[in-house]
Amino acid sequence: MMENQKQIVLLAGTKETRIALSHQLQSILGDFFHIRSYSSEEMLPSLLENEIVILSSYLIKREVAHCLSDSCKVITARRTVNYEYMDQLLQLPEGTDVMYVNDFPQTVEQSVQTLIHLGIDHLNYLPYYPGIPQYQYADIAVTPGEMHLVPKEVKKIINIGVRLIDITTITEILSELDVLDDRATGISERFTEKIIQLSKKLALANQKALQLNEHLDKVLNGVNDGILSFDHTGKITVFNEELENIFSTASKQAVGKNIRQIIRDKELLHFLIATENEESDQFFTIHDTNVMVHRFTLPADNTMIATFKNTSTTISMEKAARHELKRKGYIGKYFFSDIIGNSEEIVRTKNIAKKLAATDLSLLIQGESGTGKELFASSIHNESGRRNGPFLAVNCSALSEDLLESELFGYEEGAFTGAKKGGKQGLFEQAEGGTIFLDEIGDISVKLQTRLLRVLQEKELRRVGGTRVLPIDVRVISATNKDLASDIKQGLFREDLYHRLNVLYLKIPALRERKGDIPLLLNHFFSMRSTKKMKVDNEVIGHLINRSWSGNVRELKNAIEYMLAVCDGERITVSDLPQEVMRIRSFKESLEREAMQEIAATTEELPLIAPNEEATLMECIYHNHITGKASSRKSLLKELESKGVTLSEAQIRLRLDLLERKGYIVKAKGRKGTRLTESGLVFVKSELV
Ligand SMILES: Nc1ncnc2c1ncn2[C@@H]1O[C@H](COP(=O)(O)OP(=O)(O)OP(=O)(O)O)[C@@H](O)[C@H]1O
Repeated sequence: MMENQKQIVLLAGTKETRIALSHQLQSILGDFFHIRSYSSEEMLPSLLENEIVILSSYLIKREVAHCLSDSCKVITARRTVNYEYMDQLLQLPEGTDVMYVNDFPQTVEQSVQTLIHLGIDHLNYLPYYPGIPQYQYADIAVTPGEMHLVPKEVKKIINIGVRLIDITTITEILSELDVLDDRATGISERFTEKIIQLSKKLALANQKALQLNEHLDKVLNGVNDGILSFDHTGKITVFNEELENIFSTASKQAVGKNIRQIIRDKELLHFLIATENEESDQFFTIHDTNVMVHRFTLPADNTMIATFKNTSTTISMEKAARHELKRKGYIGKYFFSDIIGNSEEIVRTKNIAKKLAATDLSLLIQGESGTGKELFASSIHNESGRRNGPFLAVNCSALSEDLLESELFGYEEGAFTGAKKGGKQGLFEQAEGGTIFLDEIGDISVKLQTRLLRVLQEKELRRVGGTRVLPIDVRVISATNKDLASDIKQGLFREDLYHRLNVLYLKIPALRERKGDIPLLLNHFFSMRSTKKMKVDNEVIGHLINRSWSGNVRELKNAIEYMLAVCDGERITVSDLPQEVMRIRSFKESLEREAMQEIAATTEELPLIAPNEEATLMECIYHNHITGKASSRKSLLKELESKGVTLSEAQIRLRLDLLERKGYIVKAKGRKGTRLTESGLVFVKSELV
């Protein structure tokens, strides 16, 4: 200590205040003055004379009066909050409730005023001091070092430290000591240093917030959808670039305005400001742009958010996505409109399939080979909610067990010799969000059945040789031409897997059960091959209709391809028929034993109708058709009898049912009676006339 160094005495109420203030004085004035400090809580000095005494607050005046003689110069400190801790308050969101805790009502009042003056006015200060008659509780308490006064229930305490002596008091001390001029600059610089530090912190935080805002802006403007948000008063807070395009309104004009000033469409406005909290979607046309608007609320801050999806852009994006899937071959090529046929059987099957498409459940399709199982699977996918996802078809009988396993479930690097570096995604992973079609499911090994069952049960899979569990979201449509129920009995197929696959069931009729569709299919396959109208001899159609088609539509398609290849390019005659079709030469010849056997072997699901009965019945109906008479069961009974065929009315009804299922006739009630269809006419013309 220098000789003659001037002295300052600090008197405080508590030890904590004494330490904080003497520390402050020391750091600002310590180089020039000697500072002694006392607190009434610890021990006060004996009578002070000729000293410059600083009181920490006017509240302690009485307590310390006995230590002060008249010769002392007493300065009561004005105190201000400690800037060093202010950033903790600045981090709290706007409008947060905080309890301000201090020892006396006056100090609470003063400090809150100071904070508000300092610009820390974004908080809702609720006063608290010991003995306050009534107070409002908040989870957060702010206190200048008076931690022990904070009510126990408070969850978080922000200690902003003991309030410090303000600059005006420091100036007063300096002038009292008569050193204002020479040292004031340096001293006030030290004082303001802390404030500068805080401003720096704030500037930095501000800069970060700005960066974050810019980043958010980029994100909001980078998306293809319009994004709008507004608060509970209707004030718009976000209006991104895409919305500028949709509404032809600049974001600058919209943000801060009330939504009612910007959105003129009453229906849209009504939809956006609807009070119910539920999310909802609605379609609107805004300035010729079709948009799907999705709205939801953020209950925490009572904000409404709406996204505007431009449907034409979305459709073209979906097209692009489909194009990409198509490039990979992961697309369902067929739609219900590609399934040709108007027989009762096929129409009913299509109607059921459309209903099944609306669900997301596993489906087992059963049908003979070539009946169009893949056609149905693809159409169901394309009509389902997964239509924009991939459609992958796998023929389970085409691959060896190991290959099928790694194709379906993928493998990790090093799973087996020859495994690709980095492993490989399986078809299940690639079908994510879409549908996988497992054809010939009855042919998979028991080991793969077990694996598949696990995937279906847990909706997650593990690649071959892997430990990672990957969640999957894939609809499984499987198909079989086998009788899986009998495979289960023989222990060849797991019953539990069968039930998983067979949640929904669809049976595709064989072609011979809907022969009426043959002429339509014929035209369809012709038009697929050439634009030229082909003439087809009736006799050819008769042959095609008479065949039992054990290979179903695929076999018919192949036969048609064959005929197109061998015909003269304009007309198809009997000589163009493939040999196997010619095996049944004509309907009458089909009574020959070999042909009879074939029909019997392939039509077991349809009750048999003796060919002579069928022919005679058709003849009678045809006769009535050309003479304009109605074919009632009674009239047919008589006509058949006259031709030597004796059948009861019930037997006739059964046979008419069968002819209808084949697509040859349509039964109608009343006077019209039974009528011939086009296929029926073709049948009659080629076989009977
Ligand atoms: N109703 C139909 N309309 C048009 N084409 C059809 C119809 N049914 C089947 N096809 C065609 O027949 C062929 C065989 O169909 P698909 O492959 O779907 O049969 P599948 O029952 O899955 O056969 P498999 O049991 O051999 O797997 C395909 O070329 C398909 O386009």
